[in-house]
Amino acid sequence: MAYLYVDHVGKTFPGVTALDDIELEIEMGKVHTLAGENGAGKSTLVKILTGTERPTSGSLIINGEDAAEHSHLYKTVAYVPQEINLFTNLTVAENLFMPFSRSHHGGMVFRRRQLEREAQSWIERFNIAAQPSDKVGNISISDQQLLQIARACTNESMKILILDEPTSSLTETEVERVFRVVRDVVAKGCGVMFISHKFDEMFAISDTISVLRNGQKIDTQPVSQLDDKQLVKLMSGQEIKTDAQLQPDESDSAHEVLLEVVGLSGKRFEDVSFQLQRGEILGFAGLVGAGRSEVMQTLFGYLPARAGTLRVEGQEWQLGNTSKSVHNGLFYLSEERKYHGIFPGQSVRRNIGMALFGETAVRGFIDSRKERGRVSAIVRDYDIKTPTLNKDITFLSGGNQQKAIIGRAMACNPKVLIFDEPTKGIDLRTKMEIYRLMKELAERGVGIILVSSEMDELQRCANRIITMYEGHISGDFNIENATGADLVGAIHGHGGDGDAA
Ligand SMILES: Nc1ncnc2c1ncn2[C@@H]1O[C@H](COP(=O)(O)OP(=O)(O)OP(=O)(O)O)[C@@H](O)[C@H]1O
Repeated sequence: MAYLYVDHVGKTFPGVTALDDIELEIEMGKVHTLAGENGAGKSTLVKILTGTERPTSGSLIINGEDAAEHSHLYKTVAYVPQEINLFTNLTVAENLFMPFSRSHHGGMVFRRRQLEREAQSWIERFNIAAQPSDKVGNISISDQQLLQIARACTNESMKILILDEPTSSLTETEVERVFRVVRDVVAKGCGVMFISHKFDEMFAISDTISVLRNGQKIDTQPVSQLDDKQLVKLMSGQEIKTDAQLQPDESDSAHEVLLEVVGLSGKRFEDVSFQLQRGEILGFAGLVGAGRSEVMQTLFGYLPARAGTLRVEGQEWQLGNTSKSVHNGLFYLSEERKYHGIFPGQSVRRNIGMALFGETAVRGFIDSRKERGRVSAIVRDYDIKTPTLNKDITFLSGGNQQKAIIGRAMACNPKVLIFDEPTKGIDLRTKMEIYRLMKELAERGVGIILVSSEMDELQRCANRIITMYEGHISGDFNIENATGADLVGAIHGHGGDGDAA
């Protein structure tokens, strides 16, 4: 029997069967990928493997024993969540070995030198570009991502490492660094469970792929037996067309400037100027930390501007006021939906309905029937999987939360929509739906800014791509001239003026 055996596990929540009779093995020295659309049950299975949730039926067998009766076995399963979860004010060495009781560094006064010496060997093994004494807040996101994996691996009992979308905001070069680490972990004899929505990554790193759909295991296959098309079909139960270019077609209003940014400076960026035309999708490429999100959050009003101006439809725009932005039709859809997007603890209906107040309120009171009708339509149009409209939005899968946020913004008749990594953690079928929606909106005259770490996404959807490097604009490309090599060069700060605007 494999080291970890999922023995016919079922898990139900009120109104939902999240997992139905799942049988799965994770072998040592292999990478086993768990694939599935949003809401398929991946996170629930991971929670069972790490002991956060107990199965409703069946059992988890670790090293031949039932984990429910031998809870110390859970210590052999290390888990790296998708979100970076480090102490940014502490050093790299401190983050690696915290809590100190977990390693050999217990006691009132631990020896900093020894801690840093030991940290150095982990830093080298994982190829992290940092010193042991560096504050984690000052190192790059990709180094933080690697540090987080290294931290999990300092657990000496680890036999299985679970990586939940470890590359969701990394560029290709950075992903390769993570993969080198995964291969090293596997070579040392551990088993890895990998979760991702990105096909090229699944095929690059996996030995085996298991597919979940609607809580059921559809298949487990060696990666050599699968191709993209088959995998898509297993995941979604249907074929999905993915080869389309989805740039908006130029309309009569093309070249009409909708938004104009001049000399904008703020947190982590300097002197940014660009124009967004009506009906276009303007992509923003760059490494994580290049300043793209900060520019967008400053335009929206979350972050203060140090200098610069913004004009929308020729009118001076008051920076620093998010409610005015929303009121006047400028929306920012954050990549951090947990912090800026959803209202946790509130139902799906409230979360979407709050944007419809203008339509559904009569003399200041919400007309419940109207609200229910409009929200139901949005849930249907965006295929948001929720057992009822009254479900707390926190219990929806990540992808379904994202769809709810997008549906809400779309319902507000936006003029300018800023999407920051809109398909992070989103399955392929929904991704294609989002691309088509963006195209449709742009063709209706909305100006769209698309910040993305996925070159494929930018090249497929954007009419133009601006690149940023270390807080500055480093290139401006029309899509016809935006080759992959030029874009990659520009996001790394090498030339890349493209057909500079
Ligand atoms: N605590 C909970 N209470 C109620 N329902 C839940 C809970 N946790 C998960 N679910 C439901 O179980 C189903 C499976 O969700 P899960 O988060 O495991 O999917 P997933 O495959 O990880 O999706 P994603 O790729 O979007 O993260 C979903 O319908 C979700 O709404």
